[in-house]
Amino acid sequence: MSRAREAERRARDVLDPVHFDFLAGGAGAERTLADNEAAFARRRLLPRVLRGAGAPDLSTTLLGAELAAPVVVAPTAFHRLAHPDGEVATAVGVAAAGGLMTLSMMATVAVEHVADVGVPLWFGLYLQPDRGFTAAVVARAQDAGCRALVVTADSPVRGRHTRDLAHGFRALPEGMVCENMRDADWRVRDLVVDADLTWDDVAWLRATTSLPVLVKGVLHPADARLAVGHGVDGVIVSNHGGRQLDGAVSTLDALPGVVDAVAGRVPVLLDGGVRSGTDALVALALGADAVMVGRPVLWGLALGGAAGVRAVLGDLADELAHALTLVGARRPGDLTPDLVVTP
Ligand SMILES: Cc1cc2nc3c(=O)[nH]c(=O)nc-3n(C[C@H](O)[C@H](O)[C@H](O)COP(=O)(O)O)c2cc1C
Ligand SMILES: CCCCCCCCCCC(=O)C(=O)O
Repeated sequence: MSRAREAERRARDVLDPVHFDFLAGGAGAERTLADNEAAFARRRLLPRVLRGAGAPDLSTTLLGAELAAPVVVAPTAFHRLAHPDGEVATAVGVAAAGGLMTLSMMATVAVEHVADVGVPLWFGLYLQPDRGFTAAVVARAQDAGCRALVVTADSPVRGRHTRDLAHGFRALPEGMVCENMRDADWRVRDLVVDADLTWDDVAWLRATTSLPVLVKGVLHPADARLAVGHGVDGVIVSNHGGRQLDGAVSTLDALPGVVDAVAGRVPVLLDGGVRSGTDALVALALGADAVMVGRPVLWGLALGGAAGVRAVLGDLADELAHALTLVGARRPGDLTPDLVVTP
């Protein structure tokens, strides 16, 4: 069992069961949640031998950020449900691992405090119908030092989270708020998920900010082409970790179509179900420039705060380095699709 999977098993024992279910759960019958992982399990590697790969080198540059490995932390809400220090502890762990963290707009710690840690940061943005408010959030994230915006595109409505509905989980515990949702008067606003969003809103954002913009939640190749056509700087193949449309295709199955459509014009990232270095290797071989991880980071955080996050990310990188050598490659960029088969 990979360390990330083991961490999930152990995190269940230390977390409040309602909070564990919020973090772990998915939408509907959780078919997409399960299939994200199952898609990796369906693949096998066809390694090359005697290639003199030498010592592995995972170092990666992504939109100007230098990373120890092509593994980025996905935006996830409410880290203080997992650990009292919340997103600050996550940031300390990610920094120690030489990684990059995407901070959710729904974080329970303010972006300025997280940025103080000094970790390379991207900001996970939910476009709000109030463009003035959105622009203010973007300016705040940029002023704090965030280096890119990750726009969530797959949430025109909230996912129906079966476990949360069963528990009646509707509100954060007393004293916990979304610190980045404060308006000019420092009042906390509610998140509005907006079914009227279109590519025009992405064009508006593109024109509003000088930061790189990545669109997260792309599965269809036509949307990948539209994203590039709207001047985005990266496309993230994601189904929100199976938390939005249950029955949506697994991200690994969607990846090749998006990679073809993007045709190398901007980086393509994938998240959903990455639980081991071998999973990461499969996604990289099929054309992803980097993978993102969501829940494994939360399990590390729950188990050991910053040290737990560092351990989860470190284990993923170690496993990836090991698998890289075993398939005959030295760098992630040496990986090719022929190394992956579906028997
Ligand atoms: C608890 C939780 C909160 C999340 N919050 C956000 C969020 O605020 N914004 C967003 O774009 N995606 C959010 N996601 C989705 C993740 O960014 C990511 O797509 C997903 O977790 C990847 O799948 P994985 O958990 O299997 O790695 C969240 C996921 C989880 C599990
Ligand atoms: C605290 C009760 C639940 C409130 C849900 C707010 C939506 C948060 C959005 C975060 C997210 O994307 C997710 O998948 O979760």
